[in-house]
Amino acid sequence: MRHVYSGKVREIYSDGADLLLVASDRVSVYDVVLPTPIPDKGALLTQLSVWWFDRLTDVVPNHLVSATDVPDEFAGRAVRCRRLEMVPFECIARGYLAGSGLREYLATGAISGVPLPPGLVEGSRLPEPIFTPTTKVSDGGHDAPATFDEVADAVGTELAGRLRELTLEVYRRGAERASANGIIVADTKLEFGRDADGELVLADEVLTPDSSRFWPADEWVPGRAQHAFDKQFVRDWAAGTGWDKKPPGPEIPADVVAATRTRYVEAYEKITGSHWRR
Ligand SMILES: CCOC(=O)Cn1cc(-c2ncnc(N)c2C#N)cn1
Repeated sequence: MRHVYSGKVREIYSDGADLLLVASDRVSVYDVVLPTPIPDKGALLTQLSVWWFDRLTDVVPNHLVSATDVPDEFAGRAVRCRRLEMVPFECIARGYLAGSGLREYLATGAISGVPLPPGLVEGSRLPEPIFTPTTKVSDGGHDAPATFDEVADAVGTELAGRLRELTLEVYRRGAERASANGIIVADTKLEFGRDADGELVLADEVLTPDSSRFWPADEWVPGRAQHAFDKQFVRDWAAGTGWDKKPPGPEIPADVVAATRTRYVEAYEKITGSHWRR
């Protein structure tokens, strides 16, 4: 097994013909990974993603080989997946205005080249979900918006159209199931690859609070920053410490760790409808 990639809170290992996608218990706020782990976060998000993958196979095949055939040290928080030729774009669907999409809208009236009506505010629900891809920048900075035409120039119009169609369909399915259980999925980021036959395959993680914005539906108020379903306790505590939001971040107190773990358990149980096993 060989380590091949580190994300903020996840790792990729090469294991023979396959890859191992390993989720840590680390949490990142304001783009800074905090030093205190959230127990079971990696397992909860991995199992939520596996739950989504299994229910989306009628929409798109996925890269999972196994959710159990992983090294003991990673048990429950890793998946074995097949190696793909990754599409070099983050495939983002947005149903609400937030983050970089909000900033781009306020500056240009559009997001990734998709025009939006005037007068929308932070947290506004969009008239319909939109496909707003970005390119992965290598310097670890923020990804840059990509228009549909840029995607089409890179991968061909047909494949670009499929990426948009699949991204929006996965988002719709996720947003529908989540909102029926009190969670707004404001946006989500998907990654696709192509297998040896050139087929599009859904990769990475799917509809987790790390790859998406999860908001508690009963606290949604357009016109201000929304509360993050999972990370709000950490954000609020961090704001109260006077931390300058630069690395290294401060240790998270035990009560905030416990409350945050509970939020990940709640997200898992609300969406899957089943009790967390531990
Ligand atoms: C740390 C998580 O990885 C990423 O963020 C992006 N990434 C995905 C791959 C990948 N590469 C080949 N095949 C795959 N199945 C995958 C997947 N997933 C590489 N980087």
